Amino acid sequence: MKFEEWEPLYEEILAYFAFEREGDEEAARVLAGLLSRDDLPALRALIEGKTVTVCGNAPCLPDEIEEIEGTVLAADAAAEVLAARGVRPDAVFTDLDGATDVLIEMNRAGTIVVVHAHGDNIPLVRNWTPRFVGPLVGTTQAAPFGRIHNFGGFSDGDRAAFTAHALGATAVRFVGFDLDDTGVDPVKRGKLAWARRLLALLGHDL
Ligand SMILES: Nc1ncnc2c1ncn2[C@@H]1O[C@H](COP(=O)(O)OP(=O)(O)OP(=O)(O)O)[C@@H](O)[C@H]1O
Ligand SMILES: Nc1nc2c(c(=O)[nH]1)N=C(CO)CN2
Ligand SMILES: [Mg+2]
Repeated sequence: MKFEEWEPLYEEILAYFAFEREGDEEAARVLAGLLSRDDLPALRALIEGKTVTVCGNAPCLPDEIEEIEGTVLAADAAAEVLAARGVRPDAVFTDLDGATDVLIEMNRAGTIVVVHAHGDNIPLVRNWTPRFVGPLVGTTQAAPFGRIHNFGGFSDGDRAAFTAHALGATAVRFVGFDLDDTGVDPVKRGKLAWARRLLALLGHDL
């Protein structure tokens, strides 16, 4: 999704969660200052013309691993659930709130880490980004610039799906998504409701 199309949705999301755009913009500048490369071509090569499976971190994920096909995109902590079961994702979309040393090791082994900077994760961006030695891509939910991309989407799972569409996946599948999960806090419920609305715009009825 182009930023012009994303921006009105983004403004609505900011108002819904009472997040501030200035914080997101500052976070994007911090991330830009820490990135010495842009591995978007490698991410595109994994996705363009391929079937892609986006793995969310709902409790059902371990039971759905057999359904994974094609390129594996993990949403944040879903990466660890997969790794514990012998699946190293091709890319992990993360705002780093679920980051552990397992992510550093995956990245060293070749997993592309798509680091998302926003107004509430600046310390995490500062701490973790310099530790990744493997392929990295930087994203923002505000306006893109330089090495900082915005393909649309808000939370880690829906951003992965928007990226898959933007980079030319032929099919996008989902495992580990339960957007009606009642075992989450109210903010997370809001994020899952937004995920449903945003994914519907891509034609996915979750
Ligand atoms: N029931 C669910 N619980 C958690 N995540 C889910 C669920 N269903 C789908 N997902 C997807 O899995 C992704 C990764 O989950 P995780 O709990 O690591 O979330 P997150 O996006 O890092 O959340 P946040 O950063 O808001 O705390 C979510 O972004 C969401 O798109
Ligand atoms: N400002 C802000 N932006 C976000 C946040 C958040 O908590 N704060 N959480 C997200 C979910 O991955 C995505 N974007
Ligand atoms: Mg996260």
